[in-house]
Amino acid sequence: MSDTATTPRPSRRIGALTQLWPFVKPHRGLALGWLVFLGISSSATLILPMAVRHMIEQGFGHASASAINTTFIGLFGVALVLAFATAARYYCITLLGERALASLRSKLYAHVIRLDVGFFERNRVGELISRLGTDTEVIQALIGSGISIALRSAVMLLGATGLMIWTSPRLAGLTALVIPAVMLPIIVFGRRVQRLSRASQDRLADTAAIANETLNAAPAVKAYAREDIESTRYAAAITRALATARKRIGMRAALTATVIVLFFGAITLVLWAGARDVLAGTLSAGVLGQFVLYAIFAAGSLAGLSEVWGDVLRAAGAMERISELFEERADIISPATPTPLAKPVQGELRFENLGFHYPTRPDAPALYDFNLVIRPGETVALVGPSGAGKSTVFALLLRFYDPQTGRITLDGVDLRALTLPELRGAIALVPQETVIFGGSAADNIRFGRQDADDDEVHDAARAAEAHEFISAMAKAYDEELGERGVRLSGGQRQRIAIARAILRDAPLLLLDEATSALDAQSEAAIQQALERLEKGRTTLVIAHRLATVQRADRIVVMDGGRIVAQGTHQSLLAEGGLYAELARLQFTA
Ligand SMILES: Nc1ncnc2c1ncn2[C@@H]1O[C@H](COP(=O)(O)OP(=O)(O)OP(=O)(O)O)[C@@H](O)[C@H]1O
Repeated sequence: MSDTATTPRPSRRIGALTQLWPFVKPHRGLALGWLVFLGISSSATLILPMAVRHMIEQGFGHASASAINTTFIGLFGVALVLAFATAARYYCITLLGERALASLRSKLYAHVIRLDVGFFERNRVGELISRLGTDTEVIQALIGSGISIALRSAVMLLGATGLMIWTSPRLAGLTALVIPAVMLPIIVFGRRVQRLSRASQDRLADTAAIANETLNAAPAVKAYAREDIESTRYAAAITRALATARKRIGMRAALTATVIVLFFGAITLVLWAGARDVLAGTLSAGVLGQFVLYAIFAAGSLAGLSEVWGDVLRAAGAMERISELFEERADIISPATPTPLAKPVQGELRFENLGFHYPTRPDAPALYDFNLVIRPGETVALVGPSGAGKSTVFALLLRFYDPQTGRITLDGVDLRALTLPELRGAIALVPQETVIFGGSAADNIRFGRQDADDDEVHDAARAAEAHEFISAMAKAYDEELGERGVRLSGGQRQRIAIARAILRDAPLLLLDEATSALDAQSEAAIQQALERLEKGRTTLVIAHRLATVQRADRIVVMDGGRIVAQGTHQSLLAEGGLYAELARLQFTA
């Protein structure tokens, strides 16, 4: 895994951020509230130095007690307004960020999960998860605080600069002369720190990738006794990350010292010039105090702006990657004007002159010249050596891919003329690898048909020989099976898959090595269940074990993407071709 999977790159194209607008737009009210409270809190902050000037002037002068009271009550009033407006501003913008991101994440997920199977083969899942997580977090940070800091700093910078000029044009002029001398080194230094912190994030991402890879494969690491080697590899990556971090920390410390020296140097210079004016009687102490406070505000805002600039660039990079995902289009979609299937579905399948290669392997045809007619209710077994194209037939039936030539029809309708939910709703699949989702045993069986009630779930489990082991678990059907179902044996997972298919009760049944993980005894029991299930449905069975295909009405022998023979077990044996060879190897093995 490369670091691009975890670290959003900064982008030069700030324009990418405009694509956030559709997600922010529904929450215009919050944005407006934020702007109003930003205006109020900035004004209240900018009034404070004036209050300080009053205090200095009246405190040092001969003001009456009541005037002092009014000033302090006023000051506290301003503080109250500032407190309320700041809290309200924070509330509006943070909530806006959360809401916008919640809809961005949901929309992105809904978009990605609808993309073709081919898309998931081209893209690493780790990277997709990162886009859903890290990239959206970066954008959330920008909306929830970055934009807020940037705009607040910009408003404060403008306000403080204007008020500095208004307070004392002479000192403002002097400050303008000093600013470049202060800012230039800070910007140059800052850039270096930023580069180093990016490098250090990348190194950290490397360590995360190593940990992810090896912890996910913990049993393999143990089986090959590679704990020490893997620990060393991880420690080496950590050391590299640490070295980069040390450089960054050193640079950052130096930057801090530089900022303080330059900043206080500049303030001292301006104060010194101001103090001379106070001595000369051309400036009052109060005005000087007011001016210095504005100068501090202005400097703070400038620092704030430069700090969030990096965040803005990073968020633009993240948004660019997210937009790329949104631009991905699924090629396999329901047609605009679909043809409905006549009900009830008969289940007649026709493969006509089918030619297909996987998009990633254009020169290697996975199926060619493939012609097959399957009658309604017929059970057909596909056999052949590994790589013959058996699973590919299933993938095309499920429309994970479309063939480049020829067509497949169900009850006379081209699969491409059906809506995807109608086509896939007519199919129950028991795949080679059963996926168990986080959820209870009942939820996992209900994956076959969402609206099934408890009795139907239990019946399906009984028919799939899964009831016994589920009942033996502490919470039976409510037992959490956990991610990837690591607590279930291969055979148990397969029985859950069969229960799903039973529950689905679809007219087409696709069994891909459905009983490969079962022991002989369970297999015998499940074969009966499957036989019952196959009655009245068109069934395609992929099986390597010839014992499981003997009950098929017809056996289709495939090799190198083509059909090389078909018939019954007996007739194929008599022919003496590939099937007879496969049978000989199996029965003597
Ligand atoms: N997703 C894919 N992308 C590219 N090529 C693929 C893909 N899936 C399968 N293939 C290739 O297509 C050919 C047919 O594979 P398929 O999985 O259909 O064979 P199979 O007969 O089901 O084999 P097995 O019995 O081992 O499952 C093989 O050469 C395989 O390498």
